[in-house]
Amino acid sequence: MVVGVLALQGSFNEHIAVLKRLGVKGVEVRKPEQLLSVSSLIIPGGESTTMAKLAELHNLFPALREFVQMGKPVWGTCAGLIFLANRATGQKTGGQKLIGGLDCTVHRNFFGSQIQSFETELPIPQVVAEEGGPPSFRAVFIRAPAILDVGPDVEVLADIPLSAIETINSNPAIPKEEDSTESGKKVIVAVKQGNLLATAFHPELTADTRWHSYFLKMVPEIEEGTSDIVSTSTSNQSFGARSTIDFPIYQ
Ligand SMILES: NC(=O)CC[C@H](N)C(=O)O
Repeated sequence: MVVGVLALQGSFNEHIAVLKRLGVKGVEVRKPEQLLSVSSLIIPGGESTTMAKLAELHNLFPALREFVQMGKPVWGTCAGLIFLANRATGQKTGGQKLIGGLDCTVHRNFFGSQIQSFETELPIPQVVAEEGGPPSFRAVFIRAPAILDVGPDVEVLADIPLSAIETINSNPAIPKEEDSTESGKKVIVAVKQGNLLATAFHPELTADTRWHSYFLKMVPEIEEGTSDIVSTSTSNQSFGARSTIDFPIYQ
């Protein structure tokens, strides 16, 4: 099984390093024809407007849209989530092209700018049901988007109560709640819709491989048992601890 990682810009090396740790080959994708030789695709975080411009330059949009519509598993992380959304707000002047396919509205920089990046523990019951391990996941949000609304076929896998994010008050883009604790308002940060998975945070920057393992199980070869994925049994996982992969890990 070979997983494509869109390698125009952003954290594609980090995803390839995690796949390697799971015993799966990840290959950099920059041209439309490369999509013909991969079973699934990860669209990494980065700068979504730049990524869109580079994707246009490489004439990647028609092939990416066809890949999604063929039902191939695609996982968008952060900027990749924005790429997959049908609707996006908070874009730069002039907007940006989207692949689409994911029935949701995403706010491009919901949590604010780089200085409002943060980490938080996210309860991830559906992923834990598949992958085991601790009930929460240490999620890294970097100039992160968020999902404001979803269609009926979209399953919410993680959300954050607005009251939990102190930075929320410093970001004018976020609707002010009289008392967000009372309102119980939440914002969605991870979803699944058929062959599409999207997270507003960066699992590739942590030592916890459960999101990658969860995504790989969406790939048909895994279901047919013909994969070479390394067992990620929870006993040998180093959740949150410094890992042996090549890249710095947020603690
Ligand atoms: N870490 C990220 O991928 C940030 C994405 C950023 N919100 C953008 O649209 O460019």
